[in-house]
Amino acid sequence: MSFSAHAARLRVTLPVACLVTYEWRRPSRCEGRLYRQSTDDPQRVLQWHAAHGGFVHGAVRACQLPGLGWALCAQAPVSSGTVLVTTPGSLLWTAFDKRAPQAAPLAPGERLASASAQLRRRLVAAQAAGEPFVEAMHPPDSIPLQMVAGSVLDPPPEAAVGALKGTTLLQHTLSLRSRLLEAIGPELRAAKDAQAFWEASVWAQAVIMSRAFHVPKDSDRLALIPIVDIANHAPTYQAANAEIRDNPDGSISMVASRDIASNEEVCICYGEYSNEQLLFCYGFVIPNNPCQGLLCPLPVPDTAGRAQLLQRALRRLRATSKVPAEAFAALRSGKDGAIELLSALKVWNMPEDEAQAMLKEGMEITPGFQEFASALDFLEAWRKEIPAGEDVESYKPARLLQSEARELIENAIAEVSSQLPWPLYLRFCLRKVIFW
Ligand SMILES: C[S@@+](CC[C@H](N)C(=O)[O-])C[C@H]1O[C@@H](n2cnc3c(N)ncnc32)[C@H](O)[C@@H]1O
Repeated sequence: MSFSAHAARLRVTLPVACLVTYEWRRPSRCEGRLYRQSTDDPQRVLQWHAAHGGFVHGAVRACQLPGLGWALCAQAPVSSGTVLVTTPGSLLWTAFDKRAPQAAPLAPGERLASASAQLRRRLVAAQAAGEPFVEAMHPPDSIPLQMVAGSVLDPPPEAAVGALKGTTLLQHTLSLRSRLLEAIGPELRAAKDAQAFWEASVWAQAVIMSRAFHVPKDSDRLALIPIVDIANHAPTYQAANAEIRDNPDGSISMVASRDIASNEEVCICYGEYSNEQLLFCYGFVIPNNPCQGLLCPLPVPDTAGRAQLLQRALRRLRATSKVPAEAFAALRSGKDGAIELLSALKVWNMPEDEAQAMLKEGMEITPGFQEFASALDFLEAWRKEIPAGEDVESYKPARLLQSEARELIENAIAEVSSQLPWPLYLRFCLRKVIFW
């Protein structure tokens, strides 16, 4: 298949949805050491890439940046449109979803589940073969799946579970862990060393989440792209200075999307993701991330009509942003930050036949007092789940997410309360005092 022959401007996305955009600034200078002294030095993979027809522009170097791991940096000015890296088709690891054996998604929002399962199997098999590209794939330990992986025989480690408390990642990560266990069940039972196989599978899953690209965006092709995958993430497409293009000959290039100064880091945008999404897939968060928002820990409606109605409502609410509506309801910052939660609660409180009727007649969802009251209860319960900042000792990214959640919840409570008639609000406050 088939990249677009006209080498159109591409956007890459990883298998999660994206949210709103604001202003963002990033330190742009590469101040890190060049080449760290360790076994995963990308020199080997760079040499292997060059020996197999790969191209890296003379101004581009791999360097280590504090807190970012390996990065691509410009050592001299580069003008917009310059091809920075080209990786031949023969060096790409690709899987097409429609051609791979059917597999169920392991995580909410995972769009190319079958392609992902195929790449995972291939990675597990290749791990022992010592291929330079495979050896250079080091997902960070901070990816929540890796934190909760633990022993294949035991429940997830308590410390990891505690660290994620109060964020929706806890629920998603535990579900990802158990779905992965289920998906690899037959191979795991046949393996000589089940723990080693489990660890290899977790590593492979983390590699796919943190390094694989949908190219082109919205296609069914998932790709691991040597050298291009060293580029770090800029939170928005606008903030990035490079982008990925596929070429008619099957190779993939990374091209400067604006002029890049000497010593500037070369960044692409993996997708306009919130911190929750970034942490889940990549193991990092961006302080003051311009793409803000948190998924509400509400289960998806379990009947066809209500699920469809909720998706339609979210699509309408997000019609002005570029955000896909396949995610669950989210809490955002700013006015109307709780509107998706209110709509989701309305759908939740609705009998299936009413949902079906609303779908048929194309009616819009209008949250009422019932939803305002449920939203306050829901937000209160959520806030109580979040440990106070100091309680969480070691896992900084989750702490940042927890404080983001706390702030969004406070704002949402204030927003919802201000719309509730005062007798109802009073009732809510009294109940809170009584049950405290
Ligand atoms: C596709 S890899 C990029 C190369 C990676 N830095 C390395 O050392 O191999 C994605 C990983 O890079 C790191 N990363 C990318 N962008 C980042 C950012 N803006 N802030 C912090 N870490 C980032 C995260 O560990 C992420 O999982």
